[in-house]
Amino acid sequence: MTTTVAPLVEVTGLTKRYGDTIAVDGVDLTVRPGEVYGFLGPNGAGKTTTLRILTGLISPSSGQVRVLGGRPGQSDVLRRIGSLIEAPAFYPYLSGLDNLHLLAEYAGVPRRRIDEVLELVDLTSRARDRFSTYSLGMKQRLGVAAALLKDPELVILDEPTNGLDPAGMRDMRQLIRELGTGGRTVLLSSHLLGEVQQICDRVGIISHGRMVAEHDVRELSAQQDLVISAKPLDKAERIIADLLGADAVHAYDRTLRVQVDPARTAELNRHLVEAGIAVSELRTTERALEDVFFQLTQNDLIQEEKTDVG
Ligand SMILES: Nc1ncnc2c1ncn2[C@@H]1O[C@H](COP(=O)(O)OP(=O)(O)OP(=O)(O)O)[C@@H](O)[C@H]1O
Repeated sequence: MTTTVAPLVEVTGLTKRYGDTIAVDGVDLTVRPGEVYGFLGPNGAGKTTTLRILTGLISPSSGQVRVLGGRPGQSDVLRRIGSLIEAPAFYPYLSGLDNLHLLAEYAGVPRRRIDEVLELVDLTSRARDRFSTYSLGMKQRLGVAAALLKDPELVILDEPTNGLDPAGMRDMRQLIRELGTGGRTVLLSSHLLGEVQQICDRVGIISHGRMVAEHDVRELSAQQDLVISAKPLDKAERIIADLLGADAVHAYDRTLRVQVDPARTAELNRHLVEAGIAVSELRTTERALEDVFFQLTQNDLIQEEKTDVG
């Protein structure tokens, strides 16, 4: 059965300018119900700005934005969103529990929901301790608990693992995965490729304010690249580019990554050897998001430099 379900977030041509700085430059973004969507990009790429627009904290310079079928910042939309953008503000001398009580009262959320969210973020045993005694990971988890109080349909988390130690990161990732399994939709930003690959269903890659790719993470992992170590590498790259097209090959970490049907591996090898290239390694590898990311963002940089010169 095919059902068409309206996206929870629909962004088209979103642009945000700060004076001469273009923080977000024509971004298109679609988040579907029930998915964990990773908004991936290096620092300064425009992730926080986009998420702030989605939650109505700032307004866009131009573009169309629909969140949960309405405008960002609209009160009935806000009621259905839980977000953690920038460090959560809690009273340091109050316990985690009392901090949540205050927020719950303010939002008109029943008290029993507090126990549920504390359980969800695994803070029940420390709930009565002062917030100031919490580790960074616990503070961040309390932030997620606060975001979940209203039992939101859409959870928006800006760099939720930022600054956490490895154990804190692991706990947070597990928590996000759990959130994503219950039919809830999660939109998170991250600059960590592996993280997004581990916990997200789909990923949008942003660089210099522009969306450079959107991928289904599982499909991406199913693709394979051929990794070739050869000398001289630049000559090998030219030969492969002549054979398969320039887009099919790129140099990465002193190897060549080639997008080719694995059935053509032997043929490729023969071409290289006949051209006097010493091939020391030829293997297939899962096409890591990392390769795609670097390829795309590097191309983006190169294109920008060219534009600047022109
Ligand atoms: N209020 C502001 N005034 C001026 N420039 C801003 C403002 N907010 C963001 N910017 C600029 O917009 C660009 C994108 O910033 P943004 O914070 O959205 O990126 P990011 O991808 O979230 O990166 P980070 O993870 O480092 O926050 C940056 O060049 C930033 O300096």
